[in-house]
Amino acid sequence: SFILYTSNPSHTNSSSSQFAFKYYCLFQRWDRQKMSKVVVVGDLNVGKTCLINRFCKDVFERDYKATIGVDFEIERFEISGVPFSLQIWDTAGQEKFKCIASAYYRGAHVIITVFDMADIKSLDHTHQWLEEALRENDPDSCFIFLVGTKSDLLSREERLRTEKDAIKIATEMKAEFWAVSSKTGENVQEFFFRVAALSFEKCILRDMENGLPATIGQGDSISKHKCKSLSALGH
Ligand SMILES: Nc1nc2c(ncn2[C@@H]2O[C@H](COP(=O)(O)OP(=O)(O)OP(=O)(O)O)[C@@H](O)[C@H]2O)c(=O)[nH]1
Repeated sequence: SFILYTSNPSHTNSSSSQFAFKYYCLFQRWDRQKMSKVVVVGDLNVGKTCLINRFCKDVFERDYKATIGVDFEIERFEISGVPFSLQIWDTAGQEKFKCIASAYYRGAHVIITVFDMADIKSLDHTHQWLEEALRENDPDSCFIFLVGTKSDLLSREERLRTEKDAIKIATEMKAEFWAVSSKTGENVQEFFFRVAALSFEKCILRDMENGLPATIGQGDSISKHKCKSLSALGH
């Protein structure tokens, strides 16, 4: 953290004060940036890393490489003309890394609970993952998503059956359910745009409650940094 020694740093002259002032400005700018923290949890091998990599880097890795502890990506958006970022935390599903990963749950605005649609046991475990993530957060202030990955591996009948089970669990969790495939890319961008749109809206409301100016540009467009635009904020 950064400590300021003067309430109005622009009124001082020494080099250390100039240094402090520079950081004060940087800190102010950083502080004003709208950003939400997203935590992704779920069993090992369900496809958390692939989901994040498909969205952030548009790649798909066929070989499994376990996440050790945690990893994170920052994805930048422009929503109604306002810069907005998601800080996406990818946590390890392996039991031996759980205590490292859980140290990063705190302060989440969004919890994404992931299961493998081709492995129904991983759906049963989602309640436990969510409970652990919520223990570190205020349940009333988090958006919760249940995401089924690997939809490309299921037949039409299997998919319908699994989606029915997942919707039941999502209702119990007060979560929104999405079925995605990081392999084909199905629903991945749509899902993260939805996460970004809801988080952004919450951010604006938070700013207004704190008396901060909350002007936004015109329209309801949302776009990923250097990406083509998708219309409709709450699609
Ligand atoms: N067919 C298919 N395979 C997938 C998909 N997503 C992930 N996989 C595969 O599933 C395996 C596990 O993916 P990861 O993303 O590494 O899993 P993880 O949940 O991050 O695993 P941990 O880091 O151990 O928690 C890899 O071999 C991926 O290629 C998908 O949408 N379709």
